[in-house]
Amino acid sequence: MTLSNTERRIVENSIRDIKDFPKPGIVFKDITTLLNDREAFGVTMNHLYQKYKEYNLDYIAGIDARGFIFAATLAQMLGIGFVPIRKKGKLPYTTISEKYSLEYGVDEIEVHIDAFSNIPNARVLLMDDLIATGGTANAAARLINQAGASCVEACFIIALDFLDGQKELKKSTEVYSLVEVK
Ligand SMILES: O=P(O)(O)OC[C@H]1O[C@H](OP(=O)(O)OP(=O)(O)O)[C@H](O)[C@@H]1O
Ligand SMILES: Nc1ncnc2[nH]cnc12
Repeated sequence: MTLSNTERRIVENSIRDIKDFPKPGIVFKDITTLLNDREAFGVTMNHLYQKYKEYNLDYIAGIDARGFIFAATLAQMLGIGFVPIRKKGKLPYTTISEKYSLEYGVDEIEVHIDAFSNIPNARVLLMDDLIATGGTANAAARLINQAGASCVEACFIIALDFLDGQKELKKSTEVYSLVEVK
């Protein structure tokens, strides 16, 4: 399932490029201008709902921080649970963690050890706003599997295809991205 040309134009035109943020040489994809545009946010979420309603998902896991917005919204639309995958030190209960590299730094993410335990062998959709090098998403998929669940697909609003993140992640899980930046 893909976006129609009109829907694609609405979504693509709503994403703002900010040059040299947070470092010189980075073109930052700003999704705040998608979120505050009711038509673009609506097209995005309705498309994802239509795509994932037949997947028999048990949870959506969203990545800190921008991934939370799309993941929690879609989980509510699908009537399933949302699980936050957070930057190190933010989750209060026992966690498992993974280190990873970013386009502009190094970081570590965590999930609660019992986050998926209400449903045995839970089917989980991983969500984030963007995949760049794929470091974050790969670490998040490993965390989901270590927590006893199954990462059935990873979904992004934007894939930076001039980096190899999406290509690498496809070796270990299904991947779907709405907008691919060449
Ligand atoms: O594919 P990668 O190279 O791993 O990069 C992608 C990640 O980078 C951004 O998050 P960031 O760490 O900037 O955090 P934020 O959402 O809190 O701004 C983005 O939201 C992804 O999570
Ligand atoms: N270019 C970019 N824009 C927005 N978020 C990012 N995360 C990693 N690279 C990014």
